[in-house]
Amino acid sequence: MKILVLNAGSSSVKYSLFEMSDRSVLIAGIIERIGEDAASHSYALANNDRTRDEINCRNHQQALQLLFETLAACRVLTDRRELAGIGHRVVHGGEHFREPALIDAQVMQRIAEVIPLAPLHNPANLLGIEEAIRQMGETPQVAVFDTAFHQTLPGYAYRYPLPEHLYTDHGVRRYGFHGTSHRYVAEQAAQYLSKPLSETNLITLHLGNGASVTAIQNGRSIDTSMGMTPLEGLMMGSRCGDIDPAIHFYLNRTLNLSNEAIETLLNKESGCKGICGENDMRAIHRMAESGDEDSRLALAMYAYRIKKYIGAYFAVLGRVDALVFTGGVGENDAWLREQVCLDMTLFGIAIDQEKNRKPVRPCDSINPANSGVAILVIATNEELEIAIQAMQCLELPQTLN
Ligand SMILES: Nc1ncnc2c1ncn2[C@@H]1O[C@H](COP(=O)(O)OP(=O)(O)O)[C@@H](O)[C@H]1O
Ligand SMILES: CC(=O)OP(=O)(O)O
Ligand SMILES: [Mg+2]
Repeated sequence: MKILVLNAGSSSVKYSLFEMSDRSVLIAGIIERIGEDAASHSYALANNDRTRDEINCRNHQQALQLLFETLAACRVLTDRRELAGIGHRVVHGGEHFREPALIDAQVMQRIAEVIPLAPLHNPANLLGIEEAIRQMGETPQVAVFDTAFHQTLPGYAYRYPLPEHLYTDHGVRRYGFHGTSHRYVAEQAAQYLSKPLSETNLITLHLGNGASVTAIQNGRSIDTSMGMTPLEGLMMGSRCGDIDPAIHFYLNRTLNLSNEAIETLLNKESGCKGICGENDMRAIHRMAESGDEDSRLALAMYAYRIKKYIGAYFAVLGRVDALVFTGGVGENDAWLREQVCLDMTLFGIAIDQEKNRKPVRPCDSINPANSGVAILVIATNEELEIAIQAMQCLELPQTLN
């Protein structure tokens, strides 16, 4: 049984086709820079054959056409009827969606309604859905929301100290994101620890281009660092994370920046990029090693801000079974993991340098045997989690071979 997973961004479409009987990836690819001159399509098949093509791709319609042509040409989907469903990543589900939803006109309407809460993400997700329906209307489609896992936050964690009507009339509250990833690594961590997820307390750190931390109590998200939008919380590649909201007025009044200019500045020109001109963590390390002081400052700030959240979430949870690192940075950056865990013996956190240098994929512990809190490095797999949730939503049997 095959499930296709789509993650449509404003200028890219990422996709993975799974054979769900053994959860293997038949093909995974990305079509990038849609609508620009130098669009590209790169994909890898199960045998690891990689292809990268420069392409002409004006819009999402052409991108999805190319995607289905590629599935047929690579013989991973010769008959479209083999496809049991399509799972879509949708970033914002507002308060309405606590679970994945079978897509129909009403679900699409609800995704559209929360566009004001996620103007940078939801319009692109919706475009992907609309196009997939146009091309594959006969295949059931499921929306899996980044926000859903965090719908268990208590009111005192999700409300902002703002006038009540902003919440009741306009939905201004904290929602949290990366829920699919936090949920997936929480399940993997509980399995690794041989504990039921419903009795497991975790702090999960998703550190990719976007980054967020979640406090998980008995398997449920009870607080998370991203807020109404994915801009709040940790310092990220190009997003500022937590800052004094009065900076916004200052930028407007003193520098005469428009709302749009400030939105771009805080989302695309801040974070690591704002501090040292670079948002890719590997490049930042290279610059720091060659003596660039701004890069060193960016790394120090990035680690420091993670550490502060870990302290806060220890206080919130009381007991923590494991600290989990995931995402491109969390999974690969041994230096960062070490910095974050430095001088935290008070919390029972200690790192085994040797294990930290090369954790075994997809899940490994990097703490010494005697430490109080497990420290785990877990490869996230948002696409697989979306495929599994799509299967559940479609009530398809989840039997593994
Ligand atoms: N070996 C590595 N060491 C440090 N950072 C890495 C390494 N490999 C990837 N990264 C970083 O991971 C980040 C991308 O994370 P990823 O989870 O792939 O992003 P996305 O949020 O787009 O899914 C980039 O900053 C990249 O530099
Ligand atoms: C919600 C979010 O921040 O997503 P990403 O990390 O993919 O940008
Ligand atoms: Mg990712």
